[in-house]
Amino acid sequence: MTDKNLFRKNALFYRGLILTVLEGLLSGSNYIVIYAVLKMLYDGTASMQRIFSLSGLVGAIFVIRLVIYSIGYTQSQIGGAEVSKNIRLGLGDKLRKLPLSGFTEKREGQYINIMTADVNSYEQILTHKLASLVKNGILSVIVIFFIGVLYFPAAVILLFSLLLLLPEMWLSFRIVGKYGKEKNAVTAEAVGQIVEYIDGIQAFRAYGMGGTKNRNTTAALRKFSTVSYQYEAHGIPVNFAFNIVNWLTVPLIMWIGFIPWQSGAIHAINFLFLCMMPMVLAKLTAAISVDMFSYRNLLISKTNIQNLLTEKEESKSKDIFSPKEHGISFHDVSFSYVEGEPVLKKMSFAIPDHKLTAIVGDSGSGKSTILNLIAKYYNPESGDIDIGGQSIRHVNAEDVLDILSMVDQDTFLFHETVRENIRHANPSATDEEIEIACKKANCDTFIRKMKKGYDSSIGENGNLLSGGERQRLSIARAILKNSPILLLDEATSSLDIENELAVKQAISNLLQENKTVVMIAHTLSVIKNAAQILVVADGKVAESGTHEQLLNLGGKYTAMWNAEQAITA
Ligand SMILES: Nc1ncnc2c1ncn2[C@@H]1O[C@H](COP(=O)(O)OP(=O)(O)OP(=O)(O)O)[C@@H](O)[C@H]1O
Repeated sequence: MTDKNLFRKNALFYRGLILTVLEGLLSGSNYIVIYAVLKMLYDGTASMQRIFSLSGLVGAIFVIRLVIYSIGYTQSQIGGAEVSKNIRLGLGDKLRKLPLSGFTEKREGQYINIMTADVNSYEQILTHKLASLVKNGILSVIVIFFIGVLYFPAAVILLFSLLLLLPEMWLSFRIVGKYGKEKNAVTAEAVGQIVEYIDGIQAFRAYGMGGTKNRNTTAALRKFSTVSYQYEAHGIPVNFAFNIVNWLTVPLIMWIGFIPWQSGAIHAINFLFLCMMPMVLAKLTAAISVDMFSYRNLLISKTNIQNLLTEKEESKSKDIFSPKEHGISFHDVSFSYVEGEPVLKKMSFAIPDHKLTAIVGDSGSGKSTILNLIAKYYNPESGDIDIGGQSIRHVNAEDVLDILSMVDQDTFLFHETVRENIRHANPSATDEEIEIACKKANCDTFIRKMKKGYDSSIGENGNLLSGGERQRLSIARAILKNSPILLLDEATSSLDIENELAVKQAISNLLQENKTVVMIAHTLSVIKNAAQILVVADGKVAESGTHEQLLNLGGKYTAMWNAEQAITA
């Protein structure tokens, strides 16, 4: 579906719109009935029979209106919901294609705001605002026409007051344009803060930073309420001034209608209606003015959606990527997340095919960044990365991800069953293959202890599981995917001893799968037998070699090893 098609309104929407407008127009018939009754009374032509017919007509119109309204409302709701569903699916697809480097905390708030609040606002336009605007607009024209039939000069004055909507609209659109955009940006920021607050609720509580003590969230919400107030406060005077001018037409029409009535040029009932109908028109135009104000605001949401849909996607390449062997090399690779703060500085090394290469180094030295670049989550600023002798710079990120599995510190799990979560690694895997993978990953035992075994739900992001259990499920996924390259972050330090042993056992099973493995090691004893160990420091590979070779060097690795030995002794 193209971006334009995402906004395409369906037949249900149009039917709903037409029926809602029709119902609104029928509501105007009440005034015609009142007019007829008053005229009858005044002329002395009223009879039980005529009153009976008129009341029957009112009842019949009411029933017809009720039916039309129910059908129209339901149809426009279903039609609107269908359009929102398409937009959300389209946005979801778009997010999948955006470069990961764009997913900063601030942008996440924006994306969530667009996918939820902005799409809801757009749905509001479809299901409520458009119908209300069209209905009130047509009713206003009919009222003016009716007044024109009663006394033409009054209609000219009212038409003029209706045209005042144009400058009023222009002014209020400017206000919405200025403050609405700001309000939207602040809303996105507040949403980002709220997401962070909910994600980090455990930590916030542990440090007594929950509720109003959380300064960032409180500040974002305060900013939101200030800008909301400013936005409304700027709109009120314009609306106020318009309404005053608009309502002034009521006494004005009374005055100018009185003269022809006095001279006998118009009927008394016509004069009565000349006094009454401008009030109806004033109410209608006030409603149009408020609706237009919020319609314009809701259109900002549409613009936000369109802007996201036109964001630059990760470039697609036609280059075929299917390397025969899976050694990995970095050639003078430089990279920074934040401009001017390089993490990798002209880093070069080679990872042999079918062997285990371990990466060690201080916290923050750039170990995970190396894995992120191999997985093409990010592109290097300069230098080149080869897999099997082919540069990955111009190939599609999905093609690179196809030949590797990543087991990192942040295991993401879906709110599904254990089986479904693991099957994502290989959608055609049989139940038996899933269970074999889980046995190798040391998770079969705990899965079977769960109430429904492999069919147990694991909660949102696996929150019904412990950290070690989540890591083992992620290892099971990697085993099931059976890709030639494995990127592994051995992060067992935060686990209890039982889980740590289980994860280490799962990792050692994984290492026997005869793949090209790049493993970040936080404990050196785990990687003593690695074919190569890279010691990362200051954005470069400071030392490299086997465990023995590095110990013989007597450098940084030796110091790290000695420190670890001292702790475990
Ligand atoms: N998404 C990001 N945006 C900005 N800076 C980042 C981002 N990810 C990492 N960094 C910074 O880049 C540097 C290297 O981070 P990296 O995660 O690669 O280190 P590491 O060696 O894996 O650390 P650890 O062993 O603690 O996991 C750090 O200074 C970190 O703060």
